[in-house]
Amino acid sequence: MEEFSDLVMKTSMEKESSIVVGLDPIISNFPKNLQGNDNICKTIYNFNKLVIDVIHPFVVAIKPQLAYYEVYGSKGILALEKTIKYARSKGLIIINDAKRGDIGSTAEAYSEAFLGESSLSGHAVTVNPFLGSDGIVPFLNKSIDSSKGLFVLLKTSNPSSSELQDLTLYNGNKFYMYLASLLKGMSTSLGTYGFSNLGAVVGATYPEQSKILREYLPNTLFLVPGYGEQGGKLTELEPFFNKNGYGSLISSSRSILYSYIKEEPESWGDLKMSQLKEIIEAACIQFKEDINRIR
Ligand SMILES: O=C(O)c1cc(=O)[nH]c(=O)n1[C@@H]1O[C@H](COP(=O)(O)O)[C@@H](O)[C@H]1O
Repeated sequence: MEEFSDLVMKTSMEKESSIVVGLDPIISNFPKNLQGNDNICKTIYNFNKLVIDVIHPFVVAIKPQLAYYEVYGSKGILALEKTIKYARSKGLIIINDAKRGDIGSTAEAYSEAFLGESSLSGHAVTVNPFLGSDGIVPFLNKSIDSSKGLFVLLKTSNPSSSELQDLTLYNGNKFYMYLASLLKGMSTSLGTYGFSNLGAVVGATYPEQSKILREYLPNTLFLVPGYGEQGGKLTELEPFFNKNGYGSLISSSRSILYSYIKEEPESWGDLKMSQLKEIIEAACIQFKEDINRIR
């Protein structure tokens, strides 16, 4: 089986793209005719399917955030399973944004769920490193067995990420740099394109830190959320990429999914499917082209 990092690189080169669209379904943001009735699973799946149909030629991967599905219990999970299956049929890479992390044995179960053969499993998963290597190594081992990937939260995009991640240690280093050194030590063998299957999450809202981290972790793929709605700016994304223009996947969710709300502020609730598709497609193409201009 092809290594995750190679799959990302090959897809990125073939599609001339470094973007990911997050599938974060917020039903109150759907136009009226897509809000459906009581069938939550169908409502979410139909919206995701519409989005996948228009974005799949332009994106490297989709990134469903689990909370938006878990909030509806089993119906939401079913919608996610169906979405994953459909995305696979379109040849898309799936990064499950699950942000899991627990003691070793539980982390093993999580890694099985997201990197194994389960119906929720995609090509990669996001991992919360708060429990230390006990919470990361099981994912790493599973990624070695399955050739799949993981993205460990390193410097997250949210404003309060500095509370813990920027703490200054006894030697003057920031905590996120210490975590970066742990990840560097864990990094597995590299794929054909020089990247490891062990990636990291670095927020688009922290370009200065990204510059340091990009230099320190040249073989680590960065998943970069926080562009658009959270304030990450296009002009500040250059340091996330290496000199060849690779190494980062810039991710955006709301700015693409709900682009029609900004585009048609008065009438978005009444838009037809065809209009919706046109607006989402245009937003996705613009996103891809913008990123290509700076990488
Ligand atoms: O792991 C993530 O994807 C993630 C990490 C991070 O540091 N910040 C962050 O916003 N995310 C996720 O990325 C998505 C951002 O959504 P938008 O702000 O709408 O683009 C959400 O699903 C977040 O949960």
